[in-house]
Order: sequence, then structure tokens, then C-alpha cells
Amino acid sequence: MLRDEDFFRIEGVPITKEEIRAISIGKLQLKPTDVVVDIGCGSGGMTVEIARRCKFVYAIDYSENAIVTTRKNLELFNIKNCKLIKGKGEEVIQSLKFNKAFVGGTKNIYKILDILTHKNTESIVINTIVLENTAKILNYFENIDRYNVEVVNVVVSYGKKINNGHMMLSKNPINIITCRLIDR
Ligand SMILES: C[S@@+](CC[C@H](N)C(=O)[O-])C[C@H]1O[C@@H](n2cnc3c(N)ncnc32)[C@H](O)[C@@H]1O
Repeated sequence: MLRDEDFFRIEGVPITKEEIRAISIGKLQLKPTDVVVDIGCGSGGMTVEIARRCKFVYAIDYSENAIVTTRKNLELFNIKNCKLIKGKGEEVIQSLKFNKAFVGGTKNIYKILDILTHKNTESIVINTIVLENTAKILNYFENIDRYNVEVVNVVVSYGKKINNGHMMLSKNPINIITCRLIDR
């Protein structure tokens, strides 16, 4: 896993933190033949990690600053197997061919999930920080029996040196939702 400080950053453009990237990458169970969409690529933190482990990745974000940041990071890490697309995930993915999806941007999540499930996407891994979005996603999959759904809540704490040792400072919890198409 790359370190957060190795990435080019622009203020205001989020990045998925190293430890959350590590778990999310694990949940995607990437294979060298996989073609992946990264919806809401932000700084490209997940895009770069995904690209290093699969055949091809489409990175999508509607924010110009996110596109600029991801482009820089693709250059920085010499990633060639990626197409960067500026636009709304729910519109862009309609015409793309892929077998796995990572969702880091949850605006219009119902529309995104409709498309991903209709395309029988093998694995869908979603990161959410807003409780209501987690609930929306879990409720959505209640009506779809073709997918196994798992949610883990991850709180990462970083050690900070103080005069008599280390104290742990926690970041906000992240929900990682993994939806796997059931093999019938
Ligand atoms: C938390 S950031 C993702 C961070 C990214 N995974 C990384 O590692 O750098 C979420 C991003 O999703 C984008 N976003 C949210 N909903 C979107 C949508 N429906 N379509 C495209 N981009 C979206 C936002 O503009 C934002 O840049």
C-alpha cells in the first residue's frame, strides 16, 4: 500500500486513507484480469491502488479539482491502464464494460446501484461516512437476493507521542459495504 504522503494533493479534494484503502482493496479481491470502475475517484488514491492490481480501471469524478488531482497521481505513479472521465458516475458507467466497482462518491447512489446491479457487477465495494447513506445502501440490497452483503465499520486510530508514551487519536468511522454477486 502506498503512503498517503506520497500522493499529490489539492486542498479540498478528499483521499481515502491508507488503512481504509488496504481494507477496501482486500474486499475487492482483485485479479489481474479485472476491469474496475472507480466512481468518485477524488484524489485517485483508490484508483492508483486498483490500477496496480488489475487489467484496467475507469476513474470517474464530476469535480474538476478531483480530475486534476487524479491525473497528477496517475502520472506520479506511472499508471497507464486507466481512463479518467469527468462526469457523473451514474451517467458515465451506463456505457462502460467492467466486472467490479469501487464507489467512493455516493451522490445519486440509488441510480448508481441500479446500473451496477443490472450489469451484474461481480463485486461492489462502497465506502460511506454518512449513516443515512449506509442505511440507504443496506435497504436497497434487502430487495435484491442475487447479492451477499456485508458491512464493516472501521475506526482507525493513529498513535501520537506524548511525554510519557503514546496516545491514540481516532479518525471518523468509515463503513465499508461489500456486495458480492451470488454464484448460482
Ligand atoms: C471521498 S472522495 C473519494 C476519494 C478517493 N477514493 C481517493 O482515494 O482519493 C469522493 C469523491 O466522489 C465524488 N462524487 C460523489 N458522487 C459522485 C458521483 N455520483 N459521480 C461522480 N463523482 C462523485 C466527489 O466529487 C469526491 O471527489
